[in-house]
Amino acid sequence: MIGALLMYVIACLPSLLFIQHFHGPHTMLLLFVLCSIVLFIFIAIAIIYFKLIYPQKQLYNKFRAQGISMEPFVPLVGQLPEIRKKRNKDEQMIYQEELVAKHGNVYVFGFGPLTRLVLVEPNLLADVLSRNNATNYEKPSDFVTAFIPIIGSHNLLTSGGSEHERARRMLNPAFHHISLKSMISIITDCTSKSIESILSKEENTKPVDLQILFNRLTLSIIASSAFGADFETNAHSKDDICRIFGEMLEITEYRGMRMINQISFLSRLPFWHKNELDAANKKVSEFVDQIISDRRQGRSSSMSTGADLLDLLISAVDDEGVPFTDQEIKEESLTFVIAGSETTGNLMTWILYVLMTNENVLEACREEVDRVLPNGIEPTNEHLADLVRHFSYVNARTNEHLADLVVCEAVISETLRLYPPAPFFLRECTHEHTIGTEHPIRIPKGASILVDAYTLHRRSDLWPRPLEFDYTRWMRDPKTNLKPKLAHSFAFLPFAAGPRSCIGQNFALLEAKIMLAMFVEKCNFNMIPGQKITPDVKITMRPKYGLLAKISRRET
Ligand code: HEM
Repeated sequence: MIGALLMYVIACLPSLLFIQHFHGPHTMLLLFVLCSIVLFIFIAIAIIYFKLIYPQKQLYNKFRAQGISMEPFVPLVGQLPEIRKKRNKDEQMIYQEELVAKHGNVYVFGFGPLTRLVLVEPNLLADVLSRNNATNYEKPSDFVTAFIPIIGSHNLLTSGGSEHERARRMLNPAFHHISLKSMISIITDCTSKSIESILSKEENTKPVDLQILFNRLTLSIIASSAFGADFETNAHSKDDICRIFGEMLEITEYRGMRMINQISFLSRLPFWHKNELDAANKKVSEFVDQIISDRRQGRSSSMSTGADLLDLLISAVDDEGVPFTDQEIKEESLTFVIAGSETTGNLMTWILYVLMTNENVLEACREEVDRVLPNGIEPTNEHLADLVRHFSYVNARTNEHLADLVVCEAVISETLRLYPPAPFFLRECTHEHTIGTEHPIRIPKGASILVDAYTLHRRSDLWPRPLEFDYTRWMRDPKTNLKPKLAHSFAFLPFAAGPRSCIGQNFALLEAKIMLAMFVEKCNFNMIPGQKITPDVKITMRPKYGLLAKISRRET
Protein backbone atom coordinates (compact mmCIF):
# COMPACT_ATOMS: atom_id res chain seq x y z
CA MET A 1 0.00 0.00 0.00
CA ILE A 2 2.77 2.44 1.03
CA GLY A 3 4.75 1.35 -2.05
CA ALA A 4 1.75 2.05 -4.29
CA LEU A 5 1.33 5.52 -2.73
CA LEU A 6 5.03 6.31 -3.24
CA MET A 7 4.79 5.19 -6.89
CA TYR A 8 1.73 7.42 -7.29
CA VAL A 9 3.55 10.47 -5.83
CA ILE A 10 6.64 9.79 -7.97
CA ALA A 11 4.46 9.40 -11.10
CA CYS A 12 2.67 12.69 -10.32
CA LEU A 13 5.88 14.61 -9.56
CA PRO A 14 6.72 15.98 -13.06
CA SER A 15 3.15 17.29 -13.68
CA LEU A 16 3.00 18.76 -10.13
CA LEU A 17 6.26 20.65 -10.68
CA PHE A 18 4.92 21.89 -14.01
CA ILE A 19 1.65 23.17 -12.38
CA GLN A 20 3.54 24.76 -9.50
CA HIS A 21 5.80 26.59 -11.93
CA PHE A 22 2.93 28.13 -13.99
CA HIS A 23 -0.06 28.33 -11.49
CA GLY A 24 1.51 28.53 -8.02
CA PRO A 25 1.69 26.11 -5.05
CA HIS A 26 -2.02 26.43 -4.00
CA THR A 27 -3.40 25.21 -7.31
CA MET A 28 -0.85 22.42 -7.28
CA LEU A 29 -1.94 21.28 -3.80
CA LEU A 30 -5.64 21.46 -4.68
CA LEU A 31 -5.15 19.42 -7.84
CA PHE A 32 -3.05 16.86 -5.99
CA VAL A 33 -5.75 16.39 -3.33
CA LEU A 34 -8.50 16.12 -5.96
CA CYS A 35 -6.56 13.58 -8.01
CA SER A 36 -5.85 11.56 -4.88
CA ILE A 37 -9.53 11.46 -3.92
CA VAL A 38 -10.55 10.39 -7.41
CA LEU A 39 -7.84 7.74 -7.43
CA PHE A 40 -8.84 6.50 -4.00
CA ILE A 41 -12.49 6.18 -5.02
CA PHE A 42 -11.47 4.42 -8.22
CA ILE A 43 -9.29 1.91 -6.33
CA ALA A 44 -12.02 1.29 -3.73
CA ILE A 45 -14.60 0.63 -6.46
CA ALA A 46 -12.17 -1.68 -8.27
CA ILE A 47 -11.47 -3.64 -5.05
CA ILE A 48 -15.18 -3.95 -4.25
CA TYR A 49 -15.96 -5.01 -7.80
CA PHE A 50 -13.17 -7.58 -8.20
CA LYS A 51 -13.31 -8.94 -4.63
CA LEU A 52 -17.02 -8.85 -3.83
CA ILE A 53 -19.14 -8.50 -6.96
CA TYR A 54 -17.40 -10.19 -9.89
CA PRO A 55 -16.70 -13.62 -8.28
CA GLN A 56 -20.25 -13.80 -6.88
CA LYS A 57 -21.74 -12.83 -10.26
CA GLN A 58 -19.64 -15.57 -11.88
CA LEU A 59 -21.11 -18.10 -9.45
CA TYR A 60 -24.61 -16.83 -10.26
CA ASN A 61 -23.93 -17.22 -13.98
CA LYS A 62 -22.60 -20.76 -13.54
CA PHE A 63 -25.77 -21.81 -11.71
CA ARG A 64 -28.00 -19.94 -14.17
CA ALA A 65 -26.34 -21.77 -17.09
CA GLN A 66 -27.45 -25.05 -15.47
CA GLY A 67 -31.07 -23.88 -15.40
CA ILE A 68 -31.28 -23.48 -11.62
CA SER A 69 -34.10 -21.23 -10.48
CA MET A 70 -32.88 -18.05 -8.80
CA GLU A 71 -33.73 -14.72 -7.27
CA PRO A 72 -32.37 -11.72 -9.22
CA PHE A 73 -28.66 -10.88 -8.75
CA VAL A 74 -28.40 -7.64 -6.76
CA PRO A 75 -24.74 -6.66 -6.20
CA LEU A 76 -23.58 -6.37 -2.56
CA VAL A 77 -26.99 -6.63 -0.88
CA GLY A 78 -28.62 -9.58 -2.63
CA GLN A 79 -32.00 -10.38 -1.07
CA LEU A 80 -30.96 -8.97 2.32
CA PRO A 81 -33.45 -6.03 2.13
CA GLU A 82 -36.34 -8.49 1.56
CA ILE A 83 -35.10 -10.69 4.41
CA ARG A 84 -34.95 -7.63 6.70
CA LYS A 85 -38.44 -6.54 5.66
CA LYS A 86 -39.88 -9.98 6.28
CA ARG A 87 -38.07 -10.22 9.60
CA ASN A 88 -39.50 -6.91 10.74
CA LYS A 89 -42.96 -8.26 9.87
CA ASP A 90 -42.18 -11.44 11.89
CA GLU A 91 -42.16 -13.52 8.71
CA GLN A 92 -38.51 -14.58 8.46
CA MET A 93 -39.22 -18.31 8.30
CA ILE A 94 -42.31 -17.82 6.12
CA TYR A 95 -40.01 -16.09 3.60
CA GLN A 96 -37.80 -19.21 3.43
CA GLU A 97 -40.86 -21.35 2.75
CA GLU A 98 -42.10 -18.87 0.13
CA LEU A 99 -38.77 -19.10 -1.71
CA VAL A 100 -39.09 -22.89 -1.83
CA ALA A 101 -42.70 -22.60 -3.04
CA LYS A 102 -41.52 -20.21 -5.79
CA HIS A 103 -38.35 -21.97 -6.92
CA GLY A 104 -38.56 -25.59 -5.73
CA ASN A 105 -36.11 -27.45 -3.50
CA VAL A 106 -32.98 -26.09 -5.18
CA TYR A 107 -32.49 -22.38 -5.82
CA VAL A 108 -30.00 -19.54 -5.65
CA PHE A 109 -30.33 -16.31 -3.72
CA GLY A 110 -28.04 -13.55 -2.46
CA PHE A 111 -27.35 -13.22 1.25
CA GLY A 112 -25.80 -9.76 1.24
CA PRO A 113 -22.88 -9.87 -1.18
CA LEU A 114 -22.72 -13.68 -1.08
CA THR A 115 -24.33 -16.03 -3.56
CA ARG A 116 -25.87 -19.04 -1.86
CA LEU A 117 -27.18 -22.26 -3.40
CA VAL A 118 -30.04 -23.38 -1.15
CA LEU A 119 -30.71 -27.12 -0.88
CA VAL A 120 -33.87 -28.67 0.56
CA GLU A 121 -33.48 -31.97 -1.28
CA PRO A 122 -32.31 -35.04 0.72
CA ASN A 123 -30.57 -36.77 -2.22
CA LEU A 124 -28.49 -33.69 -3.00
CA LEU A 125 -27.82 -33.05 0.69
CA ALA A 126 -26.51 -36.60 1.02
CA ASP A 127 -24.01 -35.86 -1.77
CA VAL A 128 -22.80 -32.66 -0.08
CA LEU A 129 -22.72 -33.79 3.54
CA SER A 130 -21.68 -37.44 3.38
CA ARG A 131 -18.25 -38.62 4.47
CA ASN A 132 -17.36 -39.76 0.90
CA ASN A 133 -17.41 -36.20 -0.38
CA ALA A 134 -16.03 -34.55 2.74
CA THR A 135 -12.87 -33.37 0.98
CA ASN A 136 -14.95 -31.28 -1.44
CA TYR A 137 -16.59 -29.14 1.24
CA GLU A 138 -15.52 -27.01 4.20
CA LYS A 139 -17.15 -24.50 6.52
CA PRO A 140 -17.32 -21.23 4.52
CA SER A 141 -14.89 -18.46 5.40
CA ASP A 142 -17.71 -16.03 6.39
CA PHE A 143 -18.90 -18.53 9.02
CA VAL A 144 -15.37 -19.06 10.31
CA THR A 145 -14.65 -15.29 10.39
CA ALA A 146 -17.70 -14.80 12.63
CA PHE A 147 -16.49 -17.21 15.31
CA ILE A 148 -12.72 -16.71 15.32
CA PRO A 149 -12.91 -13.56 17.51
CA ILE A 150 -14.56 -15.57 20.29
CA ILE A 151 -13.12 -19.07 20.07
CA GLY A 152 -10.01 -18.76 17.90
CA SER A 153 -9.08 -20.83 14.87
CA HIS A 154 -7.76 -24.11 16.35
CA ASN A 155 -10.97 -25.86 17.34
CA LEU A 156 -13.64 -28.14 15.91
CA LEU A 157 -15.97 -25.37 14.80
CA THR A 158 -13.55 -23.15 12.86
CA SER A 159 -10.66 -25.40 11.81
CA GLY A 160 -10.64 -27.44 8.60
CA GLY A 161 -8.83 -30.22 6.77
CA SER A 162 -6.39 -32.46 8.63
CA GLU A 163 -6.39 -30.24 11.75
CA HIS A 164 -10.15 -30.74 12.11
CA GLU A 165 -9.93 -34.47 11.35
CA ARG A 166 -7.29 -35.00 14.04
CA ALA A 167 -9.25 -33.05 16.66
CA ARG A 168 -12.49 -34.82 15.80
CA ARG A 169 -10.85 -38.25 16.15
CA MET A 170 -9.39 -37.22 19.50
CA LEU A 171 -12.69 -35.81 20.80
CA ASN A 172 -15.26 -38.32 19.52
CA PRO A 173 -14.72 -40.64 22.54
CA ALA A 174 -15.51 -37.79 24.96
CA PHE A 175 -19.05 -37.62 23.56
CA HIS A 176 -19.62 -41.35 23.59
CA HIS A 177 -22.54 -42.49 25.79
CA ILE A 178 -20.16 -44.12 28.29
CA SER A 179 -18.21 -40.91 28.93
CA LEU A 180 -21.41 -38.86 29.06
CA LYS A 181 -22.80 -40.98 31.91
CA SER A 182 -20.50 -39.19 34.29
CA MET A 183 -22.01 -35.84 33.23
CA ILE A 184 -25.50 -36.84 34.47
CA SER A 185 -24.89 -35.60 38.00
CA ILE A 186 -23.87 -32.15 36.68
CA ILE A 187 -27.05 -31.92 34.61
CA THR A 188 -29.33 -33.01 37.47
CA ASP A 189 -27.57 -30.71 39.96
CA CYS A 190 -27.82 -27.61 37.78
CA THR A 191 -31.43 -28.36 36.77
CA SER A 192 -32.48 -29.00 40.34
CA LYS A 193 -30.92 -25.72 41.50
CA SER A 194 -32.63 -23.84 38.69
CA ILE A 195 -36.05 -25.37 39.52
CA GLU A 196 -35.65 -24.70 43.23
CA SER A 197 -34.60 -21.11 42.63
CA ILE A 198 -37.76 -20.45 40.58
CA LEU A 199 -40.10 -22.25 42.95
CA SER A 200 -38.65 -20.87 46.13
CA LYS A 201 -39.06 -17.26 45.06
CA GLU A 202 -41.90 -15.67 46.92
CA GLU A 203 -42.92 -13.84 43.82
CA ASN A 204 -43.07 -17.03 41.76
CA THR A 205 -46.47 -15.89 40.60
CA LYS A 206 -44.58 -13.48 38.33
CA PRO A 207 -44.13 -14.64 34.72
CA VAL A 208 -40.74 -16.10 33.83
CA ASP A 209 -39.19 -15.79 30.37
CA LEU A 210 -38.41 -19.43 29.59
CA GLN A 211 -36.03 -18.37 26.83
CA ILE A 212 -33.80 -16.63 29.39
CA LEU A 213 -34.28 -19.33 32.01
CA PHE A 214 -33.22 -22.19 29.73
CA ASN A 215 -30.36 -20.34 28.10
CA ARG A 216 -28.93 -19.66 31.58
CA LEU A 217 -29.46 -23.23 32.69
CA THR A 218 -27.86 -24.83 29.62
CA LEU A 219 -24.94 -22.38 29.78
CA SER A 220 -24.42 -23.32 33.40
CA ILE A 221 -24.55 -27.08 32.58
CA ILE A 222 -22.12 -26.97 29.67
CA ALA A 223 -19.73 -24.55 31.40
CA SER A 224 -19.75 -26.70 34.56
CA SER A 225 -19.04 -29.77 32.41
CA ALA A 226 -16.24 -28.00 30.56
CA PHE A 227 -14.62 -26.07 33.42
CA GLY A 228 -15.39 -28.14 36.53
CA ALA A 229 -15.52 -27.12 40.17
CA ASP A 230 -13.60 -23.86 39.59
CA PHE A 231 -16.57 -22.58 37.65
CA GLU A 232 -19.33 -23.76 39.94
CA THR A 233 -17.88 -23.00 43.37
CA ASN A 234 -16.90 -19.41 42.68
CA ALA A 235 -20.30 -17.74 42.30
CA HIS A 236 -18.59 -14.49 41.31
CA SER A 237 -16.71 -16.05 38.39
CA LYS A 238 -19.77 -18.03 37.36
CA ASP A 239 -22.02 -14.97 37.12
CA ASP A 240 -19.30 -12.93 35.44
CA ILE A 241 -18.43 -15.54 32.87
CA CYS A 242 -22.07 -16.33 32.08
CA ARG A 243 -22.70 -12.62 31.54
CA ILE A 244 -19.62 -12.23 29.34
CA PHE A 245 -20.53 -15.27 27.23
CA GLY A 246 -24.03 -13.83 26.76
CA GLU A 247 -22.52 -10.49 25.64
CA MET A 248 -20.10 -12.20 23.23
CA LEU A 249 -22.93 -14.12 21.59
CA GLU A 250 -25.09 -10.99 21.35
CA ILE A 251 -22.29 -8.99 19.71
CA THR A 252 -21.58 -11.86 17.30
CA GLU A 253 -25.27 -11.94 16.34
CA TYR A 254 -25.36 -8.13 15.98
CA ARG A 255 -22.35 -8.16 13.67
CA GLY A 256 -23.65 -11.17 11.73
CA MET A 257 -26.98 -9.49 10.96
CA ARG A 258 -25.09 -6.44 9.57
CA MET A 259 -22.77 -8.52 7.37
CA ILE A 260 -19.71 -7.34 9.36
CA ASN A 261 -18.67 -10.86 10.25
CA GLN A 262 -19.10 -12.10 6.72
CA ILE A 263 -16.53 -9.72 5.20
CA SER A 264 -13.13 -10.37 6.72
CA PHE A 265 -11.79 -6.85 6.01
CA LEU A 266 -14.77 -5.25 7.82
CA SER A 267 -14.61 -7.72 10.68
CA ARG A 268 -11.11 -6.52 11.62
CA LEU A 269 -12.05 -2.81 11.86
CA PRO A 270 -12.37 -1.42 15.39
CA PHE A 271 -16.10 -0.63 15.00
CA TRP A 272 -19.41 -2.35 15.62
CA HIS A 273 -18.52 -3.45 19.18
CA LYS A 274 -15.20 -5.00 18.08
CA ASN A 275 -13.39 -3.54 21.10
CA GLU A 276 -15.99 -4.90 23.55
CA LEU A 277 -15.71 -8.29 21.85
CA ASP A 278 -11.91 -8.29 22.19
CA ALA A 279 -12.09 -7.21 25.84
CA ALA A 280 -14.66 -9.93 26.65
CA ASN A 281 -12.53 -12.48 24.83
CA LYS A 282 -9.45 -11.49 26.83
CA LYS A 283 -11.30 -11.94 30.15
CA VAL A 284 -12.71 -15.34 29.19
CA SER A 285 -9.34 -16.41 27.86
CA GLU A 286 -7.57 -15.53 31.14
CA PHE A 287 -10.27 -17.32 33.11
CA VAL A 288 -9.92 -20.53 31.07
CA ASP A 289 -6.08 -20.38 31.18
CA GLN A 290 -6.32 -20.32 34.98
CA ILE A 291 -8.78 -23.23 35.01
CA ILE A 292 -6.56 -25.39 32.80
CA SER A 293 -3.51 -24.65 34.92
CA ASP A 294 -5.45 -25.40 38.16
CA ARG A 295 -6.65 -28.72 36.78
CA ARG A 296 -3.22 -29.75 35.54
CA GLN A 297 -1.76 -29.06 38.98
CA GLY A 298 -4.56 -30.84 40.81
CA ARG A 299 -5.88 -27.64 42.41
CA SER A 300 -9.38 -28.18 41.00
CA SER A 301 -11.45 -31.13 39.92
CA SER A 302 -14.41 -32.26 37.88
CA MET A 303 -17.85 -31.67 39.41
CA SER A 304 -19.09 -34.98 38.13
CA THR A 305 -18.80 -38.57 39.29
CA GLY A 306 -16.07 -39.24 36.76
CA ALA A 307 -14.08 -37.36 34.16
CA ASP A 308 -15.64 -34.16 32.84
CA LEU A 309 -15.06 -32.58 29.42
CA LEU A 310 -11.91 -30.81 30.62
CA ASP A 311 -10.40 -34.08 31.92
CA LEU A 312 -11.24 -35.73 28.59
CA LEU A 313 -9.65 -32.85 26.68
CA ILE A 314 -6.48 -33.02 28.77
CA SER A 315 -6.16 -36.80 28.44
CA ALA A 316 -7.01 -37.05 24.71
CA VAL A 317 -4.13 -38.07 22.41
CA ASP A 318 -3.86 -38.40 18.63
CA ASP A 319 -2.70 -41.46 16.64
CA GLU A 320 0.93 -40.61 17.46
CA GLY A 321 0.15 -40.22 21.15
CA VAL A 322 0.43 -36.40 21.03
CA PRO A 323 -2.00 -34.54 23.33
CA PHE A 324 -3.70 -31.17 22.70
CA THR A 325 -1.73 -28.03 23.57
CA ASP A 326 -3.14 -25.74 26.28
CA GLN A 327 -4.25 -23.31 23.56
CA GLU A 328 -6.17 -26.10 21.80
CA ILE A 329 -7.75 -27.24 25.08
CA LYS A 330 -8.85 -23.69 25.80
CA GLU A 331 -10.35 -23.23 22.32
CA GLU A 332 -12.14 -26.59 22.35
CA SER A 333 -13.69 -26.00 25.75
CA LEU A 334 -14.84 -22.51 24.69
CA THR A 335 -16.28 -24.07 21.53
CA PHE A 336 -18.32 -26.54 23.56
CA VAL A 337 -19.72 -23.70 25.64
CA ILE A 338 -20.55 -21.53 22.63
CA ALA A 339 -21.98 -24.39 20.51
CA GLY A 340 -23.71 -26.20 23.35
CA SER A 341 -25.55 -23.54 25.36
CA GLU A 342 -27.98 -21.49 23.27
CA THR A 343 -28.80 -24.45 20.95
CA THR A 344 -29.93 -26.70 23.81
CA GLY A 345 -31.53 -23.75 25.66
CA ASN A 346 -33.65 -22.97 22.59
CA LEU A 347 -34.59 -26.62 22.18
CA MET A 348 -35.90 -26.64 25.78
CA THR A 349 -37.80 -23.38 25.22
CA TRP A 350 -39.56 -24.89 22.18
CA ILE A 351 -40.30 -28.11 24.09
CA LEU A 352 -41.97 -26.12 26.84
CA TYR A 353 -43.94 -24.15 24.24
CA VAL A 354 -45.19 -27.46 22.81
CA LEU A 355 -46.10 -28.80 26.27
CA MET A 356 -48.01 -25.63 27.18
CA THR A 357 -49.97 -25.65 23.92
CA ASN A 358 -50.61 -29.42 23.67
CA GLU A 359 -52.17 -30.76 26.86
CA ASN A 360 -52.04 -34.37 25.55
CA VAL A 361 -48.26 -34.18 25.02
CA LEU A 362 -47.68 -32.84 28.54
CA GLU A 363 -49.88 -35.56 30.01
CA ALA A 364 -48.07 -38.29 28.04
CA CYS A 365 -44.65 -37.06 29.27
CA ARG A 366 -45.87 -36.79 32.88
CA GLU A 367 -47.47 -40.21 32.86
CA GLU A 368 -44.22 -41.71 31.59
CA VAL A 369 -41.94 -39.85 34.01
CA ASP A 370 -44.14 -40.72 37.01
CA ARG A 371 -44.21 -44.37 35.95
CA VAL A 372 -40.55 -44.83 34.98
CA LEU A 373 -39.05 -42.65 37.72
CA PRO A 374 -41.56 -42.89 40.59
CA ASN A 375 -39.20 -40.98 42.90
CA GLY A 376 -38.12 -38.52 40.24
CA ILE A 377 -34.54 -37.96 39.19
CA GLU A 378 -32.72 -37.32 42.40
CA PRO A 379 -30.19 -34.57 42.17
CA THR A 380 -26.86 -35.18 43.76
CA ASN A 381 -26.61 -33.65 47.18
CA GLU A 382 -23.45 -31.79 48.05
CA HIS A 383 -24.13 -32.15 51.77
CA LEU A 384 -24.34 -35.90 51.90
CA ALA A 385 -21.53 -37.43 53.88
CA ASP A 386 -20.66 -40.21 51.51
CA LEU A 387 -20.55 -38.35 48.26
CA VAL A 388 -18.99 -41.09 46.21
CA ARG A 389 -21.46 -43.78 47.18
CA HIS A 390 -24.37 -41.44 46.69
CA PHE A 391 -23.16 -40.32 43.26
CA SER A 392 -22.71 -43.85 42.00
CA TYR A 393 -26.14 -44.81 43.29
CA VAL A 394 -27.79 -41.91 41.49
CA ASN A 395 -25.96 -42.59 38.27
CA ALA A 396 -26.60 -46.30 38.11
CA ARG A 397 -30.27 -45.94 38.82
CA THR A 398 -31.05 -42.84 36.85
CA ASN A 399 -29.14 -43.88 33.79
CA GLU A 400 -30.85 -47.24 33.58
CA HIS A 401 -34.25 -45.55 33.69
CA LEU A 402 -33.46 -42.68 31.34
CA ALA A 403 -33.43 -45.12 28.42
CA ASP A 404 -37.05 -46.01 29.25
CA LEU A 405 -38.26 -42.45 28.75
CA VAL A 406 -39.33 -43.20 25.18
CA VAL A 407 -42.17 -40.66 25.04
CA CYS A 408 -39.86 -37.88 26.26
CA GLU A 409 -37.35 -38.95 23.61
CA ALA A 410 -40.04 -38.84 20.89
CA VAL A 411 -41.24 -35.40 22.05
CA ILE A 412 -37.65 -34.11 21.80
CA SER A 413 -37.27 -35.51 18.25
CA GLU A 414 -40.58 -34.02 17.10
CA THR A 415 -39.60 -30.64 18.57
CA LEU A 416 -36.25 -30.83 16.75
CA ARG A 417 -38.20 -31.49 13.54
CA LEU A 418 -40.61 -28.56 13.78
CA TYR A 419 -38.34 -26.14 15.66
CA PRO A 420 -34.71 -27.03 14.84
CA PRO A 421 -32.51 -24.71 16.96
CA ALA A 422 -29.92 -24.65 14.13
CA PRO A 423 -32.25 -24.45 11.11
CA PHE A 424 -29.60 -23.33 8.59
CA PHE A 425 -26.00 -24.34 8.15
CA LEU A 426 -23.43 -23.76 5.44
CA ARG A 427 -20.80 -25.52 3.39
CA GLU A 428 -18.33 -24.12 0.86
CA CYS A 429 -17.21 -26.14 -2.16
CA THR A 430 -13.41 -26.45 -2.22
CA HIS A 431 -13.10 -28.51 -5.43
CA GLU A 432 -15.57 -28.46 -8.31
CA HIS A 433 -17.97 -31.29 -7.68
CA THR A 434 -21.16 -32.74 -9.18
CA ILE A 435 -24.15 -33.68 -7.02
CA GLY A 436 -27.30 -35.62 -7.91
CA THR A 437 -27.82 -38.22 -10.60
CA GLU A 438 -31.17 -37.50 -12.28
CA HIS A 439 -30.56 -33.76 -12.73
CA PRO A 440 -26.90 -33.40 -11.79
CA ILE A 441 -25.69 -30.01 -10.56
CA ARG A 442 -22.09 -28.91 -11.01
CA ILE A 443 -21.01 -27.04 -7.89
CA PRO A 444 -18.25 -24.59 -8.80
CA LYS A 445 -15.28 -24.15 -6.50
CA GLY A 446 -15.96 -21.35 -4.03
CA ALA A 447 -19.77 -21.73 -4.14
CA SER A 448 -21.48 -21.66 -0.79
CA ILE A 449 -24.37 -23.96 -0.01
CA LEU A 450 -27.08 -23.23 2.53
CA VAL A 451 -28.85 -26.24 4.02
CA ASP A 452 -32.40 -25.23 4.97
CA ALA A 453 -33.30 -27.87 7.57
CA TYR A 454 -36.35 -25.87 8.70
CA THR A 455 -38.16 -26.25 5.37
CA LEU A 456 -36.76 -29.76 4.81
CA HIS A 457 -38.36 -30.87 8.09
CA ARG A 458 -41.73 -29.51 6.91
CA ARG A 459 -41.86 -31.05 3.43
CA SER A 460 -45.23 -32.75 2.98
CA ASP A 461 -43.79 -35.49 0.73
CA LEU A 462 -41.32 -36.49 3.45
CA TRP A 463 -43.50 -35.97 6.53
CA PRO A 464 -47.22 -36.87 6.56
CA ARG A 465 -49.26 -34.05 8.18
CA PRO A 466 -46.04 -31.99 8.32
CA LEU A 467 -47.31 -29.13 10.49
CA GLU A 468 -48.94 -31.35 13.10
CA PHE A 469 -46.96 -31.97 16.29
CA ASP A 470 -47.22 -35.76 16.38
CA TYR A 471 -44.59 -37.25 18.65
CA THR A 472 -45.92 -40.76 18.00
CA ARG A 473 -44.22 -40.73 14.58
CA TRP A 474 -40.97 -41.17 16.53
CA MET A 475 -42.03 -43.93 18.90
CA ARG A 476 -39.75 -46.97 18.91
CA ASP A 477 -41.14 -50.37 17.98
CA PRO A 478 -41.96 -51.97 21.38
CA LYS A 479 -40.72 -55.37 20.16
CA THR A 480 -37.47 -54.44 18.43
CA ASN A 481 -36.88 -51.13 20.25
CA LEU A 482 -35.91 -49.70 16.85
CA LYS A 483 -36.80 -46.14 15.82
CA PRO A 484 -39.20 -45.83 12.83
CA LYS A 485 -37.57 -45.59 9.39
CA LEU A 486 -37.53 -42.09 7.90
CA ALA A 487 -38.67 -41.31 4.34
CA HIS A 488 -34.98 -40.55 3.63
CA SER A 489 -31.96 -40.72 5.90
CA PHE A 490 -31.14 -37.07 5.06
CA ALA A 491 -34.71 -35.83 5.67
CA PHE A 492 -33.99 -34.98 9.32
CA LEU A 493 -30.91 -32.85 9.95
CA PRO A 494 -31.21 -31.00 13.28
CA PHE A 495 -27.58 -31.86 14.03
CA ALA A 496 -26.37 -31.77 10.37
CA ALA A 497 -24.74 -35.00 9.11
CA GLY A 498 -21.39 -36.40 8.04
CA PRO A 499 -17.93 -35.53 9.32
CA ARG A 500 -18.96 -31.98 10.38
CA SER A 501 -22.15 -33.03 12.15
CA CYS A 502 -22.75 -31.96 15.74
CA ILE A 503 -20.27 -33.73 18.00
CA GLY A 504 -22.39 -32.78 21.03
CA GLN A 505 -25.69 -34.34 19.91
CA ASN A 506 -25.61 -37.20 22.45
CA PHE A 507 -24.81 -34.69 25.18
CA ALA A 508 -27.67 -32.39 24.04
CA LEU A 509 -30.20 -35.25 23.86
CA LEU A 510 -29.24 -36.59 27.28
CA GLU A 511 -29.36 -33.11 28.78
CA ALA A 512 -32.75 -32.30 27.19
CA LYS A 513 -34.22 -35.61 28.40
CA ILE A 514 -33.14 -35.01 32.00
CA MET A 515 -34.29 -31.38 32.02
CA LEU A 516 -37.64 -32.32 30.46
CA ALA A 517 -38.23 -35.15 32.97
CA MET A 518 -37.31 -32.98 35.96
CA PHE A 519 -39.42 -30.01 34.85
CA VAL A 520 -42.58 -32.03 34.11
CA GLU A 521 -42.17 -33.93 37.34
CA LYS A 522 -41.72 -30.91 39.58
CA CYS A 523 -43.49 -27.97 37.90
CA ASN A 524 -46.73 -26.76 36.43
CA PHE A 525 -46.32 -24.19 33.69
CA ASN A 526 -48.94 -21.95 32.16
CA MET A 527 -48.26 -19.81 29.15
CA ILE A 528 -49.15 -16.15 29.54
CA PRO A 529 -52.00 -15.58 27.04
CA GLY A 530 -51.82 -13.13 24.12
CA GLN A 531 -48.11 -13.59 23.32
CA LYS A 532 -46.91 -13.65 19.75
CA ILE A 533 -44.70 -16.69 19.21
CA THR A 534 -42.59 -16.16 16.11
CA PRO A 535 -39.55 -18.26 15.20
CA ASP A 536 -36.60 -15.98 14.51
CA VAL A 537 -33.04 -16.85 13.53
CA LYS A 538 -29.96 -14.92 14.50
CA ILE A 539 -27.39 -17.65 15.00
CA THR A 540 -29.95 -20.09 16.39
CA MET A 541 -33.75 -20.21 16.14
CA ARG A 542 -35.71 -18.97 19.14
CA PRO A 543 -39.10 -17.37 19.83
CA LYS A 544 -38.43 -13.77 18.77
CA TYR A 545 -40.13 -12.12 21.76
CA GLY A 546 -39.29 -14.80 24.32
CA LEU A 547 -41.79 -17.15 25.95
CA LEU A 548 -43.49 -15.98 29.13
CA ALA A 549 -44.98 -18.52 31.51
CA LYS A 550 -46.00 -18.84 35.13
CA ILE A 551 -44.25 -21.69 36.86
CA SER A 552 -45.52 -23.21 40.07
CA ARG A 553 -44.80 -26.28 42.19
CA ARG A 554 -46.63 -29.39 41.04
CA GLU A 555 -48.48 -30.98 43.92
CA THR A 556 -48.44 -34.76 43.59
C1 HEM B 1 -30.07 -29.11 20.62
C2 HEM B 1 -28.80 -28.82 20.70
C3 HEM B 1 -27.86 -28.73 19.53
C4 HEM B 1 -28.13 -28.56 18.20
C5 HEM B 1 -29.49 -28.42 17.52
C6 HEM B 1 -26.85 -28.54 17.52
C7 HEM B 1 -26.71 -28.42 16.14
C8 HEM B 1 -25.50 -28.44 15.48
C9 HEM B 1 -25.35 -28.35 14.06
C10 HEM B 1 -26.49 -28.24 13.05
C11 HEM B 1 -24.02 -28.40 13.79
C12 HEM B 1 -23.36 -28.30 12.43
C13 HEM B 1 -23.06 -26.85 12.19
C14 HEM B 1 -22.41 -26.57 10.87
O1 HEM B 1 -22.12 -27.47 10.12
O2 HEM B 1 -22.17 -25.39 10.60
C15 HEM B 1 -23.32 -28.49 15.06
C16 HEM B 1 -21.95 -28.56 15.19
C17 HEM B 1 -21.30 -28.62 16.40
N1 HEM B 1 -21.89 -28.73 17.65
FE1 HEM B 1 -23.84 -28.82 18.04
N2 HEM B 1 -25.85 -28.68 18.44
C18 HEM B 1 -26.42 -28.82 19.68
C19 HEM B 1 -25.76 -29.01 20.88
C20 HEM B 1 -24.40 -29.10 21.04
C21 HEM B 1 -23.71 -29.36 22.28
C22 HEM B 1 -24.39 -29.61 23.62
C23 HEM B 1 -22.36 -29.30 22.02
C24 HEM B 1 -21.18 -29.50 22.94
C25 HEM B 1 -21.19 -30.14 24.03
C26 HEM B 1 -22.22 -29.02 20.60
C27 HEM B 1 -21.01 -28.90 19.95
C28 HEM B 1 -20.87 -28.77 18.59
C29 HEM B 1 -19.58 -28.68 17.92
C30 HEM B 1 -18.21 -28.67 18.60
C31 HEM B 1 -19.85 -28.59 16.55
C32 HEM B 1 -18.82 -28.53 15.42
C33 HEM B 1 -18.50 -29.96 15.01
C34 HEM B 1 -17.51 -30.10 13.88
O3 HEM B 1 -17.50 -29.27 12.96
O4 HEM B 1 -16.77 -31.10 13.90
N3 HEM B 1 -23.47 -28.91 20.04
N4 HEM B 1 -24.25 -28.52 16.07
